[in-house]
Amino acid sequence: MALFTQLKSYQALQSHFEEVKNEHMRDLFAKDADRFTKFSAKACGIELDYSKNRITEKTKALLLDLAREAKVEEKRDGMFTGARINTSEDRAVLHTALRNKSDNEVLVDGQDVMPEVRATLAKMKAFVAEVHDGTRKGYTGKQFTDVLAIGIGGSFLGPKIMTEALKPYKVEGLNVHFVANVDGAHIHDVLAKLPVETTLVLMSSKSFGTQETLKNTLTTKEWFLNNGGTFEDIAKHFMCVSSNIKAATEFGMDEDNIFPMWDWVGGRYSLWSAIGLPIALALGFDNFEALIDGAYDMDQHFLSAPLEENVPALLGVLGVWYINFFGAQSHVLLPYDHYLRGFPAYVQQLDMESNGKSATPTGDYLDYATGPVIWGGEGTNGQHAFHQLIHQGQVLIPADFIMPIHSQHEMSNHHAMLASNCFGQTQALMQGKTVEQVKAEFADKGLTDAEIEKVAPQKVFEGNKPSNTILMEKLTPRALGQLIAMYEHKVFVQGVIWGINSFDQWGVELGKVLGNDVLAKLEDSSIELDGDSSTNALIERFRNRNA
Ligand SMILES: O=P(O)(O)OC[C@H]1O[C@H](O)[C@H](O)[C@@H](O)[C@@H]1O
Repeated sequence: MALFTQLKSYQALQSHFEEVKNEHMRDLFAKDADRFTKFSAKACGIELDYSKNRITEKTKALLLDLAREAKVEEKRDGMFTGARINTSEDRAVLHTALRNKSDNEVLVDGQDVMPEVRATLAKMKAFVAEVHDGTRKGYTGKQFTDVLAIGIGGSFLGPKIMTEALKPYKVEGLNVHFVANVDGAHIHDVLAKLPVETTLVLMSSKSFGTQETLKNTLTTKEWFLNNGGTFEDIAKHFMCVSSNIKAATEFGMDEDNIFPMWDWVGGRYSLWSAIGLPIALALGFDNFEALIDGAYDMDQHFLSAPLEENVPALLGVLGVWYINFFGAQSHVLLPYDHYLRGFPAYVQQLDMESNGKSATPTGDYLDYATGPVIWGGEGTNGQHAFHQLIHQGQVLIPADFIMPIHSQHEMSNHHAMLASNCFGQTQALMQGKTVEQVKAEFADKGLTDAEIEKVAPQKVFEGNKPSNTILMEKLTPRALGQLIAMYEHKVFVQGVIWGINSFDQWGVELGKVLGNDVLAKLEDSSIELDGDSSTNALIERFRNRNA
């Protein structure tokens, strides 16, 4: 497979870029009253306005040629049908099977995975009902009031952020708490407020080998045993989700209390599996199912919409346009919704762990950029902080504005004010403010020419800053499912274009190995410090912390 930069459509885009790179969106809008209609699309409940991008119709056509030449459609179909596209781990990539609502089978090595998926969902449903109605009780016979969900990375961010995003749908009487970091401060603070008798502990680890999760679970087990629980009671309080059943049972998990997952689900794509149990416990199984239904809606759109109207594909190629032609190194997510304030961190893992790669599966090093830095925060807060750099800084930062049309709580005109800020920001980024406009304003105020010359450049907004506006009717579980799957598929499209494997994460391994080596040295002063002088000195400093 040719590298992305060797594709014919890449060359065509490069010459086109030279032609259009200085076009200002202000002029593109002035020239074409239909620009919004031409550059907007709908995917199930999601509406995308991508007219405030530095593109013409020709740009769009060339970008989609690129997607076609990179075989986005064929590879998409391969992913949905169980092809082993995670080649470095020799695995299929089937998070889409977890939300398959059709009767179609999904085969991995000739075996239909759907019966297992459905059986696990049924087990989850029954479990959630038993916790909610009090059939399942703690060791003293009391109904559970709290769930402690322990996990990290993909076994944490999805459940935590989606539970937070759907707070208005929370069931009464059961509080779900999350702990990820191995920093004892977190587990300390959370355990301090939990009642032992009525706390259910749900440990989530696909590998059942993650240091932080194992340590936090062991600490919780000690807390349980030191505060009234006995070994016999553990089975009533400790559950886990893992694809490593052997390690889970060896650890002491009761086999009935293990919810399975599979090697064909990547951690950052796993919230649709039993990893999503904390969501189902917090919001009720129906709402968890609605989240899955939303993802299925987006899967169907991604599978069937022509690329010209295919929202994840459009978002994917637009990202490539800025990263590989304009040299953008980051992409900002700006949810204008308080409940979605954690969403940028979710997409951060999804995108950066998937596409932060520098070689192809066939062993070629890349000579072009891949995944950008994903960051962001809730609007309007960011407007009073980091938006300054997006408006007037020296780097190009494409933005996604995400905005539900209806609020969860209609309170006077709060929502109109929120929306006005969201739409106003996209407008300001696009049109900017010219030096002539600035000078005219100052002249009206009676400033001298010399004063104006000095101040004007500081007040100029170059504009021409790209943004997508992503709307939904309301932030329901179903709409959230659509939104998440939209980003999953965007990341997929980009990974295919760049010719990388978006489904492994070897880049996290080296730090883990060295971290274990350092831990041994921190805990045993007799081990010789054989590393670099900086790491040796840091270890020495820690070893002597009580001296
Ligand atoms: O679910 P686990 O096996 O405990 O893994 C938790 C996380 O840790 C790893 O280091 C990966 O970077 C993540 O992709 C993964 O989700």
